[in-house]
Amino acid sequence: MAACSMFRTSYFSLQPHHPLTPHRFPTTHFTPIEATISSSSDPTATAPPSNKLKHRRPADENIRDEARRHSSSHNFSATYVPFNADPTSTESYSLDEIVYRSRSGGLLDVQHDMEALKKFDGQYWKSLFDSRVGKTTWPFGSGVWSKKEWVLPEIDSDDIVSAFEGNSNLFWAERYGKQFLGMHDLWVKHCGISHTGSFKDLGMTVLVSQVNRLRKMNRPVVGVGCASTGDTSAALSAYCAAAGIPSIVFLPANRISIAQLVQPIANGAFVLSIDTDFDGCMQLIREVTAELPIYLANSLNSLRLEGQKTAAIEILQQFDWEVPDWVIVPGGNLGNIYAFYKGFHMCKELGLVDRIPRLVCAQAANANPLYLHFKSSWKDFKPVKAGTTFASAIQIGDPVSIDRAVFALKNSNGIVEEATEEELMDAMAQADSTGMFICPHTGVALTALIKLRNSGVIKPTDRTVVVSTAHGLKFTQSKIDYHSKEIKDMACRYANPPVQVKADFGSVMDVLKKYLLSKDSKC
Ligand SMILES: Cc1ncc(COP(=O)(O)O)c(C=O)c1O
Ligand SMILES: N[C@@H](CCOP(=O)(O)O)C(=O)O
Repeated sequence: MAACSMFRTSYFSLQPHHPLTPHRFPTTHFTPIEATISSSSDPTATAPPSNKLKHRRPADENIRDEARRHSSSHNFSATYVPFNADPTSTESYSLDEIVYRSRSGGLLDVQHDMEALKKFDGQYWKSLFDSRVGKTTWPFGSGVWSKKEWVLPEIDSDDIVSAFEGNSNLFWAERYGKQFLGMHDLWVKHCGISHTGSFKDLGMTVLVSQVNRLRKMNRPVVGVGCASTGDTSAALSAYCAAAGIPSIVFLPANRISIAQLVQPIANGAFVLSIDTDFDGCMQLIREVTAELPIYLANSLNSLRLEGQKTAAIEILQQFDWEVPDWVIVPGGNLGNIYAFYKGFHMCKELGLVDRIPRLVCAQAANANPLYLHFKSSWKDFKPVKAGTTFASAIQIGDPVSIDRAVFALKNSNGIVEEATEEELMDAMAQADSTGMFICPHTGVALTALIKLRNSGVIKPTDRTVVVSTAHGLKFTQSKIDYHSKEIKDMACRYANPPVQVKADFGSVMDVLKKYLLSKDSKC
């Protein structure tokens, strides 16, 4: 019972009419949990503090029922508006409408009622978000839904489809930073250590939750579909399967890893392997979703970015709301770089921090339309035909979010870098040799860091975060090829192939001695 007051914290402390309105919060260390307990009219509030935090819901209740029992109203809301709209524009759509493009055919953005959010000061939001970390409270235990008021404020917690995603590890790359870059404040945000092994879970929980709501409202959504280079499809199929919603995925044949291909198959999606590249699949899914009652799940749909932006908020939170100098994100369809910008920008606008980091978007040289655009000083953008790359999830030549990415980079004093195949594979191998197990896309981001350190743009003392977007286990074939030196025209300088040895003591001793001597000479 006592813990109910803790559970209620997040709701009660958000009520503008509550006696503890944020304007009256002390600016020093406030936590909503403490405030709610001490101000609660709940008689159990007089119990000793140790008991207050103990929580056991009735045996016949699950965490969703419990959330339902504690739900209450608030004044937060959000709508779709044309992306980067003229301030005089009045065009807007309810999030319950099925709309992906503005009237003029441009991108959309989810716009929050910032005035309502601003009624609460930065300290309030920090304390609220901090109070929710690491819990199993539905839905706030999720790193995405712990920021629900800034993500999808109006959705009923009952409609949310979540795998308690987010809250991913921010890894201090101590040895890699020191050994390869002379840096002591280098961090890797492991967004790929996640339910389906990539950052896509962050956006997909939001999109599938909204679809769940639409279907309960009897809106015409028979299934959800996407084009994918392997990670969006994995996330879509998992979240849809969890909610019992049909999913349809368009995959470019022979261009994604086996691990990624098997994910939607296992999750029961309808999988189309199409003889084209990702851009071809994207074109097809756009045409199909315009004709059939299939909801579009790619990041063209701005709902996805609302979830993805929470990774930026989480980084600030993990640094105790101190702002890093640089954040480096690998870019393909280019929704994520904007999502990061949006997360950081919201934190600044709502007073949680006083600046935002400089953003770097990193592309594979074989699929580099944004890099070329940046190098031309943002003159006319030209899509490219994306070539094969080990960073297969960013093999994209005609990114749908190009305008969002340019906006994010211009407004964060950002930079675009590129990585050749050899550079990205060497960077991945070096990072792995220091205890990571990253994907090739993270190799692209690390290459950007290496280049910017070598040119002196990033200083040795700059606090830098590299966003790791997928789990290395999805891309083991690329690592096998590298370590067996089987890649044409690549030296594979950091290959570490296994040693074949006869099954006898003498042979094993011989190779071991040789190995230990080589290590000893390096001491
Ligand atoms: C592993 C991985 N990294 C990076 C990206 C790039 O993200 P975005 O398409 O949002 O630029 C993607 C997907 O495109 C991805 O799957
Ligand atoms: N890498 C992505 C490509 C599609 O990006 P999206 O963010 O627009 O869905 C994938 O894994 O499919």
